[in-house]
Amino acid sequence: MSEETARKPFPVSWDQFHRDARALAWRLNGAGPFQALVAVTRGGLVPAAIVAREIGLRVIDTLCVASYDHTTQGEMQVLKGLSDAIMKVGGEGGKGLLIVDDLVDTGKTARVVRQIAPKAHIAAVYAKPMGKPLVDTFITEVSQDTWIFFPWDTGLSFQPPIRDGAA
Ligand SMILES: O=P(O)(O)OC[C@H]1O[C@H](OP(=O)(O)OP(=O)(O)O)[C@H](O)[C@@H]1O
Ligand code: HPA
Ligand SMILES: [Mg+2]
Repeated sequence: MSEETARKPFPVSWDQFHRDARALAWRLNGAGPFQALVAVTRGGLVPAAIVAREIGLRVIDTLCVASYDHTTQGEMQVLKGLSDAIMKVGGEGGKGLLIVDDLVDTGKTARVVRQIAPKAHIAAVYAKPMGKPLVDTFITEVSQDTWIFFPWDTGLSFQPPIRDGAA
């Protein structure tokens, strides 16, 4: 589902995102032990910082993948895998690694992450039904035809009054 075809826009403010990422951290606090955290770039960088702060992780790596060109899903590319150092900190298959993303949608990204680190714990703040089974922990589920607008992708703008035809 792309932004153009998604029927339900779901804008998330910084404040809301912080609260949801903190709720994720609460849930993950009892799910470890974790030796290191991995952020799935780029969307996972923001929740990763919040979760790392809350659960006291200081060893942090990135897994750099790209699939969406703005809103259209294309070929999945792994631009940077996990470093040797982080694989040594975690156990075999990424055991002990906590991998964080902002959301799981079709599950394509999480599937690639799972191939790279099959024993890692994968967490996302938001989940859509197709991707939900591919993550170990998430906080808020939204329908598949929802498009989540993250605060780093949006800004304040004028809204026409309802009377003048606002949606
Ligand atoms: O479950 P999926 O259908 O794979 O979609 C979820 C992924 O899509 C977005 O990343 P994107 O590839 O757009 O890159 P970005 O994080 O750099 O924005 C989002 O941050 C997830 O990583
Ligand atoms: O709902 C979404 N919002 C933002 N980025 C995304 N990438 C996949 N799905 C989404
Ligand atoms: Mg992403």
